[in-house]
Parts: sequence; C-alpha cells; structure tokens
Amino acid sequence: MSDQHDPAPYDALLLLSFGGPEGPDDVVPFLENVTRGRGIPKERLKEVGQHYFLFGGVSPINDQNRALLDALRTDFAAAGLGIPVHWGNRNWAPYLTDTLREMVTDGRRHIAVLTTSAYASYSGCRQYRENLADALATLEAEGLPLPRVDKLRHYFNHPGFVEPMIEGVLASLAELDPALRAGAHLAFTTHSIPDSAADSSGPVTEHGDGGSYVRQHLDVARVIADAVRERTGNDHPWELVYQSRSGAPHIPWLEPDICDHLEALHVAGAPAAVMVPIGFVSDHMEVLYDLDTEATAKAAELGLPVRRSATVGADPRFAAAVRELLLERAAHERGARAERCALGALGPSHDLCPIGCCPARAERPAAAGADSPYA
Ligand SMILES: CC1=C(CCC(=O)O)c2cc3nc(cc4[nH]c(cc5[nH]c(cc1n2)c(C)c5CCC(=O)O)c(CCC(=O)O)c4C)C(CCC(=O)O)=C3C
Ligand SMILES: [Fe+2]
Repeated sequence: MSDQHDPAPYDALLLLSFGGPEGPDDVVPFLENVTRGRGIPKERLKEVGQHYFLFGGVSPINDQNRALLDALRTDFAAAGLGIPVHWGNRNWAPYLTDTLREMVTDGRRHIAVLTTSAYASYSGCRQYRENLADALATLEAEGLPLPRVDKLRHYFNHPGFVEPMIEGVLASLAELDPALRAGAHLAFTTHSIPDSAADSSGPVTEHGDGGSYVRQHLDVARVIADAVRERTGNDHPWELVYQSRSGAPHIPWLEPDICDHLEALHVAGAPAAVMVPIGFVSDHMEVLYDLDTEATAKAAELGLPVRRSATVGADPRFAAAVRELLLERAAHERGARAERCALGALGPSHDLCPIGCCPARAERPAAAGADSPYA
C-alpha cells in the first residue's frame, strides 16, 4: 500500500451524527433527548414536533446518513482502504455509545470520527466531543478497553464539500425564468445560534464578531459566489442569513432570519432568489421544513420566485473528501507530511480543538481535543 493510501494508525471510521425520529411514536422521546437540560421553551418543542408530524414523524436525517455510509463504504473499498465504517448518533438509535461498544468489541482501537457538521460551534463541534467523552466513560465503567478517538478537522472549505454546492447553485439558477436569472440573489443560510455561542465559537483567538462560526460560513459563501460568477458571468448579489432559531425571544441569536430576508429582497425589488443551505450537510428537517416548506411559502406569498439548492448529502466527491481527510490525518499521526486541501481565505482548520474552543455553558469533559481527559 502506498503511503498516501495508508489509513494507519486508524482501524475504523465512525460517522457521528445528530439522529432523528423514524416514526410518530419516536418524535416526543427524540425531542426529550435533544433538549435534555437545555431550557427550550415548550411552545418551541410543540412547534418542532409538528414539523416532524407533517412528515409522518420521520426525520430525513437517518436515511441521509445511511446513504452517506453506503457512499463512504463504496469509496473506501474502491480506494483499497480496508477499514470499516460505522455510524452512531447523539439523539437517536443507533446511539453513539452502542456503536462505540460494538466497535471496541470488534477490536477497533484507533478510530477516526467524522461529524455531520462542517463548522465550528458548540452544537456542531464541542457537543459531539462531549458525547464521545460520555460514551468512553460508559465503556470504561463497563470494563472495556478504551479506543483512541480522533475527530477529523472541520471540512466546510474542503473542495469535496464546496464543489457539489457550487453545482447545486448553478442548477437552481438554471431552473429560474431566464428573464429573472441574471439578477437573482443568493441567500446562503445556516442554523442560527445564540450570538454568545457564535462569538465564542472556534479557538479563543477567533472569539468575538461571530467567531469562527460566522467567519467560516462567510468564507464558504464567498467561494461559492465567486465560482458562480466565474461560471455564469453574472455577479449575483449575496448575503449570509439564518434559519431555525429557537430559544427565548429576548436572547439575541444570529440574524437576519431567511423569511425576513426574503421579505427585504422583495421590498428592494429583487427579481428572484436561490436559498443555499451551506450550514447543512444533507437534507435535514431544517431544510425540508424551514426552507422548503416555510420560507418557500413565504416567498410564494410575496410573489418572489425562489429555488432551494441541493445539499451535499451522499455525493461521491464528499465521500472522497472524507477519505482524504482521514488519510491526511493518518499521515500526520504517523509524523508524515500530507496535502491539506482547503478553498477560500481561512486555510485548513486545526486537527485538535485547542483549550477554550467552542466553550460549553457548563464545563464538561470533552474527548478528541487538547482538553481531553482521554489519551
Ligand atoms: C448549529 C446547529 C446545527 C448544525 C450542526 C449539526 O448539524 O450538528 C444543528 C443541527 C441539527 N439540529 C437538529 C434538530 C434540533 N435542534 C434543536 C435545537 C438547537 N439546535 C442548535 C444548533 C444547531 N443544530 C441550537 C443552538 C439549538 C437550541 C438549543 C440546543 O442547543 O439544543 C432542536 C430542539 C428544538 C429547537 O429548538 O428547534 C432540534 C429538534 C437536527 C436534526 C434535524 C433532522 O431531524 O433532520 C440537526 C441536524
Ligand atoms: Fe470546536
């Protein structure tokens, strides 16, 4: 095996995701898992439950992850990587702890972890590291050997993540009436989070002014907008906006909301818009409900033609990017050099979250970072 295709020291990949309900009876227990100890208003929970019931109580996220698992296994097999790919979730079966127990029982000892969140934030990064620490603590209490778990770096600016989104925008623009197309606005959207969580996202040196979370999204948005301009010859105006806000109304969260933004575009005379969900790896419920249902209805009411561009999902280029991220990190762990692909101005993200990265409101053990209590 050539050095560039050697996954050692890794003996497995773990796909770590959010999880979602698979039927009406799962919805409330799922929401209880998500919101445990987090003071989400009851009204918001009822509302979110309705979003799931509208789709038969089934979140799209699990099937998206099954498709990504297939794509990863296909890619790894074709590249001769010879390591298994497993899947575990934070909030629903298959639960992370059960998957990790199975992996350890199968003899896996050095596991690379890919989360289905591409950016820095407490919810998208540290909380997954806390989940890993909790799972390791459970295995330890059960007397099982502890594997080493390494979280692969943020991939928001990896070409295998960005290129499918560029194509998605071009496809959505092509669907618009040719008379409206050239003037169409691009509304890049991501999950709103509290301003305080945004400001403290990423390494301490990045804190303030929306932190790494906002900076990373702006960088990806700029790369996509530049590529679209190069490929179409049209300079589409763009903005980064937010969706899926929760929490109490008096606590500031990132704004503007996509629906308010569509209204502002309409008032300003924009001919059309493409909503580009750069914050989501696949068609999560936030995409199907907040964009395809709610924002699309808002646009229809305004008479503003809109399209929603595709998420990356199980695109083979994304699967290949995951392999590259694993091999790059494997080489680094062996003390070898490896190419670290990244588009945009920020460069490749850190391998190991430094101390103080994306802090929690209440400090808890987090694995796979400089402050990990595990090896
Ligand atoms: C940054 C971010 C991502 C992206 C990174 C990543 O992908 O991980 C993300 C993903 C997701 N969020 C999801 C679902 C929910 N998130 C909630 C609540 C919250 N999310 C937050 C942030 C994020 N969330 C925050 C700050 C809250 C409030 C309080 C809290 O920290 O808990 C709630 C509770 C009700 C509500 O408040 O809406 C639900 C049901 C699903 C599954 C969707 C599906 O089923 O397809 C996915 C992928
Ligand atoms: Fe982080």
